Amino acid sequence: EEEKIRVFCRIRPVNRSEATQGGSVVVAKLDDYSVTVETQRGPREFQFDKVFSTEASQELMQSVIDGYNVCIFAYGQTGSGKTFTMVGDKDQKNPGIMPRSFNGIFDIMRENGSKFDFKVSAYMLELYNDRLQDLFVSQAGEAHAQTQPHGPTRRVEIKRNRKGVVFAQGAETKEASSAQELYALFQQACANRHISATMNVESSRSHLIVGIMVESRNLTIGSVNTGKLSLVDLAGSERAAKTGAKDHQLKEANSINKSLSALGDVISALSAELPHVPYRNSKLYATRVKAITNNAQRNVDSKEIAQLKEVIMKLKSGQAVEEVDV
Ligand SMILES: Nc1ncnc2c1ncn2[C@@H]1O[C@H](COP(=O)(O)OP(=O)(O)OP(=O)(O)O)[C@@H](O)[C@H]1O
Repeated sequence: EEEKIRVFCRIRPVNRSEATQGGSVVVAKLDDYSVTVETQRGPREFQFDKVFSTEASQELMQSVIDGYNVCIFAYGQTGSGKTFTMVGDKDQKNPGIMPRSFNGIFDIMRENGSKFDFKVSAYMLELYNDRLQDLFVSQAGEAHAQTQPHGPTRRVEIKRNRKGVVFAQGAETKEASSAQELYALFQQACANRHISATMNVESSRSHLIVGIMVESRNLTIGSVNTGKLSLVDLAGSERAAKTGAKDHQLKEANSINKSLSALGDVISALSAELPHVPYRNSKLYATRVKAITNNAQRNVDSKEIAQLKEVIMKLKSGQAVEEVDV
């Protein structure tokens, strides 16, 4: 049986500035499934579903794409190679998973063109400071719309339809009839992203979310199926203190870290197959903990209440909280 969640690790080569600063390599691939990292307390080993070494080419990453109803995202510290892996380099000499999957989708469609009628559409969003932004709408265009008294209110919200399929309400969906057209839409979306210079010059400070819907109609029996491929380039997970971030940059870093820790909670719940998956993250946690304290005050001792209060304070300030046994 296929695993629901698979985690791959890609090690990027040392870059020029790291080499000139005399940095040493602290991560090594042990075998196809494990890496070791030198830490101050000695080496630590980590296991993955597959490990790609520094020599792994962009083509190798193609093997990650193996279906339609999937979500692929890159997670890692700023500068670790998320955008390179997902998008590719600037001049697209080494295209990443996103442009490669655009080609892949249309290749599969061509192969099955005699049996199915296909329709491809996409939405492209960024999550910046806890706000979803439609990347098909330029920021200038949006600012203009907001000054109009009866202008469209472009609030993008994540909803789930009756069939349980997640969709972005309020986001524009555009159709594409070729991989080139889809890539042109993607370039347009990338041009509308927020970027701020921190440790990595071209660092992305927002999460990029590309949703590609493929509708296929069986030409013989007429049945219609929809598949969705979600491709996500997450913002860097570095700690705010390390990057020298100030003011709005600090706000960015805080909301990035908060959303990444909420994502971690979702992944843990999914992989442990827990009955409750905290998709609605921190807000839900906070309400639940409050409900417990109200109840608890009558039954438990003051030490436990103090422990719960500490948890609530941490949640309110957006810090990650480990499960407490109270
Ligand atoms: N496997 C690789 N081979 C060669 N160069 C790489 C590789 N991975 C990353 N790089 C280079 O390292 C630099 C940083 O990579 P990238 O911008 O992808 O990081 P990132 O994780 O997306 O950072 P941020 O979170 O700040 O956006 C880039 O110049 C990129 O071209």
